[in-house]
Amino acid sequence: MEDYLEKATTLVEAMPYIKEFAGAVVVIKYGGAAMINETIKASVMEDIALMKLVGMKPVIVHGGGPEINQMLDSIGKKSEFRGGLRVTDEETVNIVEMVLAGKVNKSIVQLLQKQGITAAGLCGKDGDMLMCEKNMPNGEDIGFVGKIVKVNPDLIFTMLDAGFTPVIAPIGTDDLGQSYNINADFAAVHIAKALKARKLVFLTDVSGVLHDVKDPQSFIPEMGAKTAMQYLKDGTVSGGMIPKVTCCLEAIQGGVQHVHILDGRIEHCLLLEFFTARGIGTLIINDLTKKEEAV
Ligand SMILES: Nc1ncnc2c1ncn2[C@@H]1O[C@H](COP(=O)(O)OP(=O)(O)O)[C@@H](O)[C@H]1O
Ligand SMILES: CC(=O)N[C@@H](CCC(=O)OP(=O)(O)O)C(=O)O
Repeated sequence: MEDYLEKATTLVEAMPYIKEFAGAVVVIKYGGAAMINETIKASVMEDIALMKLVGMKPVIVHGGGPEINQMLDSIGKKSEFRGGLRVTDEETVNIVEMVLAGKVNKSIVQLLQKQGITAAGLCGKDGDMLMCEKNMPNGEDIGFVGKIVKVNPDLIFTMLDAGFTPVIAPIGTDDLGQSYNINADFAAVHIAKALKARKLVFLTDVSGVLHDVKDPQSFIPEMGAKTAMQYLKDGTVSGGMIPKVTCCLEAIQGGVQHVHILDGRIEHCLLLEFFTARGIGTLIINDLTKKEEAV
């Protein structure tokens, strides 16, 4: 009997969140590091299907860094990163497009459709969605890495209106049709801002932001923008967490109300985050004054 009550309580607990997010666009960034096996992937897709069934409008932006590394390895090419971004020569950008817009994108679409929802795969080249110029961090040329200069969300809205769940690979283009490799965190935040998304969640392979990357116990449940900026400066966040935390800051300053980083390897992580009072992962909050935001 108690077991039944517990289940009913969980459903009741979900009610205010179902009401709050009915009709809301939510962007889920699904990182390659969280795509650890078919069971976990299926559990993420099940959650997305449920979110859609209760009236939310999920938009998936995915990565696939480990899949790209594997493909590059197989042709004897070493992966090189600067500040969390892959150095991308012409051969690499072709492989990245093939892996992300092809294999990874289509496998996510397939998994979603298995859950009975209609999904369609896109990349930032479709409908001129993600227009880029060469990203030159600190003036350094790291190849065909895209810096997003313009987002056209029309195609995404059209798909949402038609009942499709868009699944987007982070490949951009420019007026000449050149392909660009975009870090999926940046693609997700630009898309979330253009859609005026209510919530943006990053699914990754750690419980959230850690005070000490070597200590899983040092998890931070709630982090202000000031601390985030400090951690970027002092190196507390490094590697793939640099673009993620940078993107969280951009999202909260760009009007996205709820921004979270969470462990996508936990079964039903999205349901726990969206539909329970406690939630999981690190919530990033805007504690900046207007003056500090302008700097
Ligand atoms: N302070 C930190 N807290 C949590 N993770 C961190 C931190 N600094 C660096 N990282 C690293 O960032 C990684 C997540 O980024 P990444 O591997 O690019 O994931 P994704 O594929 O989800 O984008 C973690 O596995 C962790 O090793
Ligand atoms: C420029 C750049 O670094 N692009 C990324 C794109 C994939 C990605 O971001 O995948 P994750 O989300 O799994 O890390 C890359 O080439 O790995």
